[in-house]
Amino acid sequence: MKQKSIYVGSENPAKIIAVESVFTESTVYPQDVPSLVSAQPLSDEETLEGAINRAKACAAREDGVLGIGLEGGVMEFHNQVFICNWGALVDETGELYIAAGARFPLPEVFKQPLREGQELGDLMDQYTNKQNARKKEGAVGIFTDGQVTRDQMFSHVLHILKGQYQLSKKARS
Ligand SMILES: O=P(O)(O)OP(=O)(O)OP(=O)(O)OC[C@H]1O[C@@H](n2cnc3c(O)ncnc32)[C@H](O)[C@@H]1O
Ligand SMILES: [Mg+2]
Repeated sequence: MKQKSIYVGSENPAKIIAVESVFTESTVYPQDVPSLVSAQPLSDEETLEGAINRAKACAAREDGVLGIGLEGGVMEFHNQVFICNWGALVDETGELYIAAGARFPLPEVFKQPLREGQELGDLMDQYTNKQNARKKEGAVGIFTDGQVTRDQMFSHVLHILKGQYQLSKKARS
């Protein structure tokens, strides 16, 4: 039997597939909600904030649903640009859970265009000469030679969110 409805703050198939693969007992509804951060977040803080804003906007849409936000961004560390990923879940009581995903260094040539405000998705498409990597394997898929795709990477984040939520639900009952 299907249980909770889950509102996910994105229409990107890589994110939706990830949520469906982890919350198999739920019905998943993609939502067009604002992240309220820049299209290309440039720090862990901004990326996490985008994920939380998406999750909160989703949870506010209907009583009793779970709201989920997933956000990709980049951040600088040890003089390199890293991809970073964050997820947030707001449960039916309004409690917030957060989790971070994989990070790895991007090519040096991406640093300046990213600093100037270009989106990683667009840079990836130019770099690979392909369209819409962000909706498929993602930068993580391309730079790991397919070992980890974007939906798989987000699945890991979602398992961590789901586990924290389950534990808190058990403690409440
Ligand atoms: O529709 P939404 O949910 O916004 O999906 P998105 O692909 O734009 O994803 P994010 O906003 O979370 O990511 C912010 C930016 O970083 C890019 N990005 C992040 N991770 C990526 C990846 O693994 N592969 C390609 N682009 C990625 C993405 O294309 C955006 O330009
Ligand atoms: Mg986006």
